[in-house]
Amino acid sequence: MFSRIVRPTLNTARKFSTSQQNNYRVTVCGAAGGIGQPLSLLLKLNPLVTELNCYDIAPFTPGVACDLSHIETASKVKGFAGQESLKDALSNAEVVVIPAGVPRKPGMTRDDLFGSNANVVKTIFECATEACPDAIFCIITNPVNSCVPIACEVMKKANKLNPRRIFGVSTLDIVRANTFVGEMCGVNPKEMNVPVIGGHSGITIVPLFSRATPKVSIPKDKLDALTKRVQEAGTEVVNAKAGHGSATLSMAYSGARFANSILRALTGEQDVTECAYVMSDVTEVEYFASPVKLGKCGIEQNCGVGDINEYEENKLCEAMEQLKKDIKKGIEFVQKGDKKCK
Ligand SMILES: NC(=O)c1ccc[n+]([C@@H]2O[C@H](COP(=O)([O-])OP(=O)(O)OC[C@H]3O[C@@H](n4cnc5c(N)ncnc54)[C@H](O)[C@@H]3O)[C@@H](O)[C@H]2O)c1
Ligand SMILES: O=C(O)C[C@H](O)C(=O)O
Repeated sequence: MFSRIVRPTLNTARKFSTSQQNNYRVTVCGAAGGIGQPLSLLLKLNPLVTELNCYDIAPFTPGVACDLSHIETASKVKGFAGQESLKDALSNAEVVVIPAGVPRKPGMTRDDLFGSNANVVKTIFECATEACPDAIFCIITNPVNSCVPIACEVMKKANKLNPRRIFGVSTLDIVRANTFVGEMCGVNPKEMNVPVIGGHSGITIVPLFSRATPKVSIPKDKLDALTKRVQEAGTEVVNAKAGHGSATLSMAYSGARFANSILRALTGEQDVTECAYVMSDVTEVEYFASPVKLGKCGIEQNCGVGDINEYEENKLCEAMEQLKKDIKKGIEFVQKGDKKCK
């Protein structure tokens, strides 16, 4: 029979325990959505997750949790519907994954979602300052470039900011770069690793094919189209779904991959590195996606931009102005308390 292992509180466990922890409480906010459901499924299958809280404003969320709870893995699943249950859903969570909010329709930019989603993220983090300030947060909600600054500002306001624990999930950009270059060069995408830096929207997405492993040789005349395809891949899906949302399944895969890396690092596994959009001092902008080494406390080391070629340097320059605008918008949204910010 599955017996629940009683553990000391999070901080005590991290500071004093020498034994390896491998059972974690994870909350998904937006669990009833297009990403939330398959992501929750993948987390239910993850042996490092022993408690899975599924939260959403959708009233049928307990049904999603009930459905998942019949899967023959040992983790316990609970459903929470409605904002009044947010605090309970977050309480004592060690990892919180957030795909809550509205997706794009054809013709929209990710920034067009700011008016709807900024407040969703703000509300979740205001509650988290009380319910689980020490959790590791993985933000999927768009616009990621502005939502991570919003989250950090809310935490800062409450004196609870730990920037090593707040991540914007840009993993889908890496997954896409791996897939597209693998297909082009005849390498199994699963073997590919292409770092992607900058941010998560259009020109702010900067894939570094020069640093791909294994090394690949991309014909000069194909590099620009390949880079643009990665930058516009989200729009490719939005258009293909023709008004029925944006990427959900590839994002659920990417979110589960990122959460798994966070969990593996929490167990003490060494050398876990993922690209993520985080509070950063490696460039002139305050938030930036780059490879980060993960550890028991979240970010152990920001690996920075590293060596890039002239083409990538130019792409990075193009990204910076847009990033600055997106970041400023997120910070000001919290600092000025402007709920109707456009
Ligand atoms: N980071 C990325 O790479 C990436 C990739 C794909 C999608 N996204 C973003 O993820 C978000 C979700 O996309 P989706 O396709 O799952 O959308 P969806 O509409 O299918 O699901 C969103 C879910 O969020 C819930 N929700 C809305 N407001 C909420 C709130 N205040 N609190 C809790 N839950 C709330 C909805 O009820 C819904 O179930 C969008 O903003 C989308 O742009 C990000
Ligand atoms: O493109 C979108 O709106 C969703 C997501 O950011 C993506 O990259 O697929």
